[in-house]
Amino acid sequence: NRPNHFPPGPRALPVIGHLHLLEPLIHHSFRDISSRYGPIIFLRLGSVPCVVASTPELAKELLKTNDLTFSSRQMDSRAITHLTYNSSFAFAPYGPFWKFLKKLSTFELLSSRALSQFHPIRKNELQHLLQHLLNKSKLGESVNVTQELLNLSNNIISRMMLGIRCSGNDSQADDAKTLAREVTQIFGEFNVSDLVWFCRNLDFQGFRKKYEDVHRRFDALLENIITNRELARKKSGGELQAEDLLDMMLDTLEDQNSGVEFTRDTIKALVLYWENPLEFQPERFLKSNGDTVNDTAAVDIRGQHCQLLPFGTGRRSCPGLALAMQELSTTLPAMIQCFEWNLVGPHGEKINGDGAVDMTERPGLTVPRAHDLVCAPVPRQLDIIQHFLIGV
Ligand code: HEM
Repeated sequence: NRPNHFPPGPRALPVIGHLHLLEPLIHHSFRDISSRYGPIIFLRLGSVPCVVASTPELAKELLKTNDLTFSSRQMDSRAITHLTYNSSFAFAPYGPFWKFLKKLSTFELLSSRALSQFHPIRKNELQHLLQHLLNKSKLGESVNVTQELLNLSNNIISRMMLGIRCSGNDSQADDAKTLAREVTQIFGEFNVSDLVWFCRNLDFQGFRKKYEDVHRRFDALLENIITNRELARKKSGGELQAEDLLDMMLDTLEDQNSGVEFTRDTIKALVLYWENPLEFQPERFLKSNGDTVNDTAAVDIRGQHCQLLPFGTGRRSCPGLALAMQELSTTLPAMIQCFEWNLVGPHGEKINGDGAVDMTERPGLTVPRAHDLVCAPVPRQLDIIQHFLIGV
């Protein structure tokens, strides 16, 4: 059932193809199949053909040398289309609409100018987090670090985008937080109807009902935020300076010379092949010149050498890299400089010793950890914390 020039792979079953070989942790299944059939394999996910490449050389071949050929995401998910107003940046096919959004995000929304403009928001949210950790430590309470970091990034992104916080005391913050979690969960879920053609109109997992409900609530929240902002802009008689990304996008909506269809829905939508891969060997990520590791080089997170690809590489690589790295390089050092972190077990008990952090994964778009990281923070030196709280 495979033309001769296709890469090797296991025998496919009629209709479902190789779906029966895939476990919920899909990257583990790809690794296991690749270890039997080689670094490039061909699979059929229901009726969707799929090639899995697992060496830096092959990744380079596909994502750099031939990146134009592979620059569209072959995703045909009804949930994603519905939830993203069929105008998603991340899932858009390569073409004029994607190019327009790429330009807008690179030169406007996530440009270095925009990132400096939003520096006060990031500083304020970090101070908020440190103050919260200090309060918890004074009470001798533990902190769900996974949840706190999620709140931090959700707050920063929603303040940059829409001028609202995702965690706080008002109901809008609550709605936004719940919806953000539900939307990303649906993105990571596996819908049989998308992959098996004769199930296309069936909804035996209740999936369609779920994503339509999430979409309805998401739309109502966004409509409310956009309408309020439009009213505020009207009231100010054009005096309101662009303060967040929503203002920038409303400016784009008003200026219809962009050459692509930019609608209200577009605004809403914007809202390795390693040896022993399971061993912790950070040196494998050192930037290399050809095959030789350069001692002074930093870890290559931009994926130039296709060895470590946290942000992808090529045309479709992540436009949020600069923002993510700015956040990471301030938040992590601040948390480590200000506090010692004692691991807390599932029953609230303090855990001593090394290597006790549970790194088990659960399925999801971002390879999330199965169990949240819970720790008890202990302040190192109060004057260091005060320094951060006053002037990060
Ligand atoms: C540590 C944080 C982050 C990681 C690890 C990450 C990772 C990724 C990865 C792996 C991709 C797919 C790349 C590919 O297909 O080659 C991606 C795409 C994308 N990311 Fe990120 N990302 C992060 C933060 C962000 C942030 C902060 C934003 C925006 C505020 C963002 C916006 C996007 C968008 C819009 C795409 C789709 C780009 C396209 O399809 O052309 N990401 N990201």
